[in-house]
Amino acid sequence: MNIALLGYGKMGKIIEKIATDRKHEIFLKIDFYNRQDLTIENLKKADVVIEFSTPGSVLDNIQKCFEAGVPIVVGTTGWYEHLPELKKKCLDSGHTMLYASNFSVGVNIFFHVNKVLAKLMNNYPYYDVQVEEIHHMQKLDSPSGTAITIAEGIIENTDSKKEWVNVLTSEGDDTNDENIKNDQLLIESFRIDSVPGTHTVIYDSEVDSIEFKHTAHNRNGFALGAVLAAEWVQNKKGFFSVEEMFDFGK
Ligand SMILES: NC(=O)c1ccc[n+]([C@@H]2O[C@H](COP(=O)([O-])OP(=O)(O)OC[C@H]3O[C@@H](n4cnc5c(N)ncnc54)[C@H](O)[C@@H]3O)[C@@H](O)[C@H]2O)c1
Ligand SMILES: O=C(O)C1=N[C@H](C(=O)O)CCC1
Repeated sequence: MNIALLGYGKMGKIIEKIATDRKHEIFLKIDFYNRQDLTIENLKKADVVIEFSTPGSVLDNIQKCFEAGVPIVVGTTGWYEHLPELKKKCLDSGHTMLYASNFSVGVNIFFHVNKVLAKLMNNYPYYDVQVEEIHHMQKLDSPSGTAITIAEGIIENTDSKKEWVNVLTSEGDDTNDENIKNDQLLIESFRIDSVPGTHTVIYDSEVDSIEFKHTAHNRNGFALGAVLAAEWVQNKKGFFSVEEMFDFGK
């Protein structure tokens, strides 16, 4: 496939290596400094676009891909409040988009088991639940997209939690969770040097705690998943989440 990469930072560079190893060609690499090269004419040469840029640029980039009529795989996080309008635009005008807060196989297994666990724990209301996420210091958004997906999976399957709230805690701070209401699910975010991504769901009662944790050792799993998604979506029409690609429900 001819792939255009929008965003050529930590993720873009690993995606380039994995896509090239899988015999794809990266013919266009866009970052902040050459963003004027992101033209409709250039985009039309792509079989598929892979987008890992920034929360501030992702919406414009998606719009350009729609205008060029090229399928797009979106890994960028921090824009999900626009999901409903984007989905409508994509479906109404016959475009193709697949997005994921996290493309790694391990995290997608985690997402699935998280929902099953939440359903089970709903029978034991004396456990309170919270989500913790740790990422590197350069991360622009909080909470992580992955933590939002985890929280939504819990809220969908639990009677006691109605919405999530985020607290970003710096090293050494005590979390001030006094203002969190019982029906709110706390997502606590930590930023620590070089951490690629760690997510923990904690069920806590007076007598014990249950912790369910995913630790990424590096970014290779995210990048491979994004390339697999590009291969999967390139000849499809519609608006997809990565869940449809993995389909653990089958
Ligand atoms: N879905 C997943 O599996 C997954 C995994 C890792 C990271 N991410 C997300 O991917 C995004 C990128 O992560 P990263 O670690 O590579 O960040 P990064 O900061 O290393 O790279 C961001 C890149 O975007 C470029 N950029 C800035 N403005 C741009 C524009 N207008 N058009 C195109 N590129 C532009 C920057 O120059 C830089 O090269 C983040 O939102 C992150 O949360 C998602
Ligand atoms: O490094 C990042 O930034 C990551 N972003 C995604 C998120 O917000 O969940 C996936 C994990 C790494």
